[in-house]
Formats: sequence, structure tokens, C-alpha cells
Amino acid sequence: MLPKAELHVHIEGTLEPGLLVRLAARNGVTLPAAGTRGRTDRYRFTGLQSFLDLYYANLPVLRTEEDFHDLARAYLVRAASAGVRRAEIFFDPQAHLANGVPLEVVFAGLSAAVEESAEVSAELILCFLRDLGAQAAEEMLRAAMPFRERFTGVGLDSAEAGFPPSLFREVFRRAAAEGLHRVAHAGEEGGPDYVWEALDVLGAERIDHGIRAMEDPVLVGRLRDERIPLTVCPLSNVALNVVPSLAAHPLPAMLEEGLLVSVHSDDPAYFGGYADDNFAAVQREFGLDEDALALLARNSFDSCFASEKDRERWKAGLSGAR
Ligand code: HPA
Ligand SMILES: [Zn+2]
Repeated sequence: MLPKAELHVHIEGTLEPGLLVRLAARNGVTLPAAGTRGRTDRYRFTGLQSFLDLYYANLPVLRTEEDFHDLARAYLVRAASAGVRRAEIFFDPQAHLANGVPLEVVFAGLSAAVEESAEVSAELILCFLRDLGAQAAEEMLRAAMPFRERFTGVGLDSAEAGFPPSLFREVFRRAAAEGLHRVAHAGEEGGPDYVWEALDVLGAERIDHGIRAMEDPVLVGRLRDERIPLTVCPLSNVALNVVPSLAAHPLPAMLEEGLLVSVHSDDPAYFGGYADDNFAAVQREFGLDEDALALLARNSFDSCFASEKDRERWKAGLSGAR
């Protein structure tokens, strides 16, 4: 299995139907109708919001430290089998707080799984829910500071359209002052202007998705010249109708432009696959050869926040892999 780093995965999006049902039973939580629909078949979504509605509807099954541990543990075991050596994992504490789960429960459960992970070097990235607004994000960051050592950076996720990155200037400035890494979802629903803002206003070090940057040649030049990482999620983009089909996905054009792109799973329990499945899908669809797949894997290590020494060690493992 090709070694790789997974840099765009939401831990809540790894909640597989089997674990969802077990946690609901364990906690005596009744799943909402929206949560039960589709579980016997593949999930079907019309766009980002229709997915988010189900994603949030399923989260009340997560209540205890053990629940968060079991969720992250299951992901890390599956990721290891996908060849993942490094995982930088998003989590959405505002959603859990809204469900009455204290922050220390979320951190304790996720951190325990991260620390216990021998196979995968893992870190957490705290995401702000952009549709809750800037003030809520600032309160979230303040509340998370007692847990500063347990997360490596901040991100920006949830409904994108109508919530431009520029709204979050101040909270990202504060995160930078705390020495936190900064990433942001941009250019999934929103256009190239959202990617510009994520870079110029938020100081984002990495853009999550970013595929709509391809609509702006000046932006493409900037991303190439500055080697700004883009974490692309092909099966997610197809599932959420961000692209009409995998065949129409801009990944080959992004590689052709020399961008620092890598491939990730986003919400694997909902979108039909983990990191290895996403690699297999683009290999099949675009006929990528071993060199192209190794480049995607190398890019993933070059895009991660691990030490130079670790990144070099993982990249050295690429020659002769597969
Ligand atoms: O795919 C996503 N996009 C935006 N926000 C999200 N939060 C969880 N998954 C996603
Ligand atoms: Zn995402």
C-alpha cells in the first residue's frame, strides 16, 4: 500500500453506520429520521448542505470520552490499512458543545486515540463552523486554549457559500499569535475569491478543496509559485455534486499546472471511501501511472505539518512501495 499523509478528513465524517448504531444503543439516543434514512443503501446528497444536515443529525450519538475515543481509534486503524503514515484530523467542537458535550470530553477522547496510535502519526486540527459566525469562532478559540497542547492548528469548515473567509480575520490572527497552524476550506462551494481571501486575509497555509481556484489563472500562478498545498477530495466532490462526474474532476489539470495537490477522503463514511479508495478511484478514472501516484503521495507529505525529519523519512519509504 502506497504510504501517504491524510490531511483532509473530518473525524465526525468517519462515523460508519455500524458504529453509529452501536453508539446510539450504548447511549440510549434515538436517531433522527434523517439519520436512519439511507443507511441501508448508499447515502445520496444533492449538495454540501444536504450532506451537512445528515452529518449534524447523526452527531448526538457521540456523548462520552469513550465514544470519541472509539470513533478516532476506528478511523486510525482503517487509515493505517490505507497506507496513511500521518493524519492531520479535523474535528468540530462547536457541534458537540451544541449537543451538550463538554469540550474536555471531546479533547480527552480524541487525544487518547491519537496518543495510542502507534501506526499513524496523528494531530488534531480544531475547525470553526463558519455558519455560526466570527464571534462564536472567537469564543471557541478562547475556550480551547486550556487544551492548546492537544491540537496543532485551526481550520474553517461547514456551509461555505455566504460565509467568506474574511469574516474570520480576527480569530485566525489570534490563532497565529498562539503559534497554531491555519488551514481553511475554500473553493469547494465558494469561488476563487474565497481562496484569495483564505490566503491574504487568514494567512492559510493550506487550502482544503480549492478546486475552483482553477477558474482564475492568476490565482493558479500564485498557488504554483508559492507551492501552496491544496487538499483535494475527489469522491467527496462527486458525492456533493461539486463536479458533475469523476471524469470531469480538475485533478489532472491541477497536476498539469504543477500545483501542490494531494488526495484525501473528507468524510469517508458518507462519500464512499477512505484515502486508499480515493487513490484507487483517480488511478482508475485518469489512468494515473505509478509515478503520478507517487507524486500525489509525496505531495501529501510535503503538505503536512510534521517535522522535516519525519517528512523525509516517509518520503524515503515511497521508493519501492506498492
Ligand atoms: O465536506 C465538508 N465540507 C465542509 N464542511 C464540512 N464539515 C464536514 N465535512 C465537510
Ligand atoms: Zn472537508
